[in-house]
Amino acid sequence: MTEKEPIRVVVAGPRGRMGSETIRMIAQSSNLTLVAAVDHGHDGERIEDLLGINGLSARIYADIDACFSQEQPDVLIDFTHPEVGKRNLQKAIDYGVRPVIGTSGFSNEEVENYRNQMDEKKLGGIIAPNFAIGAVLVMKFSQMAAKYFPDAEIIELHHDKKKDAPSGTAIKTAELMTKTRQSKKQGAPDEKETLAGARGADFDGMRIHSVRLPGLIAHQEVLFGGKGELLTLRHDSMDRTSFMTGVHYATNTVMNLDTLVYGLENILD
Ligand SMILES: NC(=O)C1=CN([C@@H]2O[C@H](COP(=O)(O)OP(=O)(O)OC[C@H]3O[C@@H](n4cnc5c(N)ncnc54)[C@H](O)[C@@H]3O)[C@@H](O)[C@H]2O)C=CC1
Ligand SMILES: O=C(O)C1=N[C@H](C(=O)O)C[C@H](O)C1
Repeated sequence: MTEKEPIRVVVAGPRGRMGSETIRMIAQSSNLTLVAAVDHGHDGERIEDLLGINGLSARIYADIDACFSQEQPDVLIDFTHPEVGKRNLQKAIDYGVRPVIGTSGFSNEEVENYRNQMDEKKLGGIIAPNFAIGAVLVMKFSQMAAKYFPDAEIIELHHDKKKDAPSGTAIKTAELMTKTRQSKKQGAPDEKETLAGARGADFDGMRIHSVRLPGLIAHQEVLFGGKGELLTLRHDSMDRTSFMTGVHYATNTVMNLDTLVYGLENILD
């Protein structure tokens, strides 16, 4: 029996909180091999020198075109910044590299555009607002609950280095809830904010609140209110290893896909 070749992976954003955790995960995996990383500096340096992880001789590229044409990876894993993630995803499509995108900030229209291009090439990939299994379950349970509890508010809580608000997870949760929730403007019809922003962001009449504090990692609560009852769904990522099972699973799964999937829930059994 022949051994399966390892999946050749490039990581974009290697110095970041998620990119460095992903590299540690790949270093411990038996079926993934890190062939390079893409950063906006440090061109030509070795990943082990940059991150202090022994045994990773793969190099860093500042130019993603050079990286893809020289290294010919199977998969790009991207944890960068919204605008960079979009550019990198487009490059991956152009070079036929399967994208695994964790970076937040993709609209439905953008996902559709990338999916059309990938369908033409029969290229598999995923954009997942959250790779933690528990967070995905909260999204699914919220979709179920919103049918019975149209009055809901989402509170997402993150570390104070996070650039975007609300989180990609909160937006995806709200999008899934609109599939079952009757559209409705919540709160008193004549409510007034005496301090701008007090009621949070408006998503189809439902409110999303973003908390940013040192000490937090990634957390979300979805509150559902009904007559005389309150349902609370909550997930806490206490550590960034919480995302790695999902990232590893997605990296394996995109090898057998021929389209772009939006959300980890769509590839879980
Ligand atoms: N889908 C998921 O499960 C998760 C998604 N995220 C998302 O991932 C993204 C990154 O999050 P963090 O790692 O916390 O951010 P971070 O700020 O720690 O890391 C981002 C990295 O991207 C690098 N970068 C910037 N421009 C670049 C370029 N042109 N090429 C390559 N690298 C570039 C930066 O130097 C930085 O090291 C965010 O959008 C965040 O919302 C974060 C956690 C989980
Ligand atoms: O920036 C983060 O940290 C996270 N970003 C993602 C998001 O915007 O939802 C996923 C997770 O919440 C952590």
